[in-house]
Amino acid sequence: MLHCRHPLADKASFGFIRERFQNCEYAKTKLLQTEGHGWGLLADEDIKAGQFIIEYCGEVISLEEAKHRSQSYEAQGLKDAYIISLNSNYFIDATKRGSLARFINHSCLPNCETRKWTVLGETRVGIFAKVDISSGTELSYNYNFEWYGGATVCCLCRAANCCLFLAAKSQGFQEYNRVWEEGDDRVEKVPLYDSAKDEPFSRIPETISPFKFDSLDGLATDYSHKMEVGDVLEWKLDSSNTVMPHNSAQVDGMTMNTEKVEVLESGKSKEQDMQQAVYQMSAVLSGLRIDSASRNFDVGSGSSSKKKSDRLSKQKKSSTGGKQSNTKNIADLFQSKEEAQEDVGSSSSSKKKSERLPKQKKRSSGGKQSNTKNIADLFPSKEAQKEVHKYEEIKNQAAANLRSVYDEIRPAIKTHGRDSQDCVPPSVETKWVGAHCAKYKADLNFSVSVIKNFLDIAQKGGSGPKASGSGLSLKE
Ligand SMILES: C[S@@+](CC[C@H](N)C(=O)[O-])C[C@H]1O[C@@H](n2cnc3c(N)ncnc32)[C@H](O)[C@@H]1O
Repeated sequence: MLHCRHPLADKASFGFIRERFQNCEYAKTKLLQTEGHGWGLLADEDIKAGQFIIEYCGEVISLEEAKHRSQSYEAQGLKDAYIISLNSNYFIDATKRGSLARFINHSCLPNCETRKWTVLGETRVGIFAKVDISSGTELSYNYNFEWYGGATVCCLCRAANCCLFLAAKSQGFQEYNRVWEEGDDRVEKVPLYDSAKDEPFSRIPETISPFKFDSLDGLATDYSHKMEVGDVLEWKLDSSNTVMPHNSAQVDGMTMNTEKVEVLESGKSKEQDMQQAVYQMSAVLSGLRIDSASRNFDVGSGSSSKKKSDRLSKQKKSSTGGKQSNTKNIADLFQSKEEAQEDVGSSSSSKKKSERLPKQKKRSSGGKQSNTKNIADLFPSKEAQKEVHKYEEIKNQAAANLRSVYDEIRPAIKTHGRDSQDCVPPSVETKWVGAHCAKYKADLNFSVSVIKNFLDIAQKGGSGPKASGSGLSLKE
């Protein structure tokens, strides 16, 4: 197996990173208001793979306190979870106070990762770039931690390998969760992280934009602090460079400076949208990591533990509202200039906003988003379009079906814990496994269809998607 030496394993960089932790020297980032999952954090400069971006700051609390707080936050109706593990005994709670890292959203195909560092005897959590990240790209990491608090949330990351729900603890966490120390000899002994294994297309620039999920509206978390895109948000910065969210309690006696941060539109330039499309397409072509989804949703993976049951029984049910899921529609990524102009014309909002938010306006003004454009439209031939479209529909339907089966077993999960097999009637379990298989099959068929049609184009050397330096690019 190919093992890539992780950039952080280079001892020479230890001192440098330690200093950055100590001096709060972070990469330039900006807040953005996503559609569907609250705030997110964008790179505001180009960031190199392996670069330390920002520390995950917050209150360090014990395991017991973490449990207590998460229950209390949930009782208060806080849907977003900000508690991450520092080690098995301690946690960082960034709910009320924390650095901007608290706004980094989860992705199943992340461009960042968390790494633990021991800086002057203290364990600290840093967010590091996994790949080169261009300015304007949303930062994300795979949460992968034991989830404390927060409702079960449908994942909106739209990665091809998406696990569909947050709060799914994956094996990866153990691997990422190493403590690094300055000059630490153990570094040499730690098995090196094989990034190629996880991300076969990691060299393709990753741009993850937030998307609107019309069909998932009922599933998404509620955000009490929702603002209009384009609004200006006021953040209070204290002297230690931490932020206080406007919906959190203010700490007494703290000197606050106020800084204005412009809320950005989710999609970037058309070029970046294209880049996103290429990335998504590449992820599709790379093959779906269906094994991870399987791991997270298998009902029969062991007996229920009381601990888990207790925790899970407190999770709030998120309503599906019977809406059809359309989780992987890449249609939004492709929009001609004409359409963009049309959007601006049809928008009732200010011209300035419209210019900045052509896609946004289309969605909000037009109610339900039309589903006429999708990945199929990338193909020049009508036949290919028809075929890919057909498989995408089947795939979406299978995902919707899986969600609705999940709703059926949710009461059992709430009562007995997510890993309990015994409590689910065999008929439901069979249905669950069946829905999984159907989804895998549909995912696979869709990927095969995309690959097949790409290969057709490549063989014919015709118009349509064509190879370029960074992967695939699309013809105007
Ligand atoms: C650490 S916060 C991230 C910042 C958060 N979006 C905010 O507005 O403050 C984690 C919460 O964000 C939401 N979230 C993060 N990533 C998500 C994703 N991929 N899909 C859906 N919700 C997500 C979930 O509600 C989660 O509990």
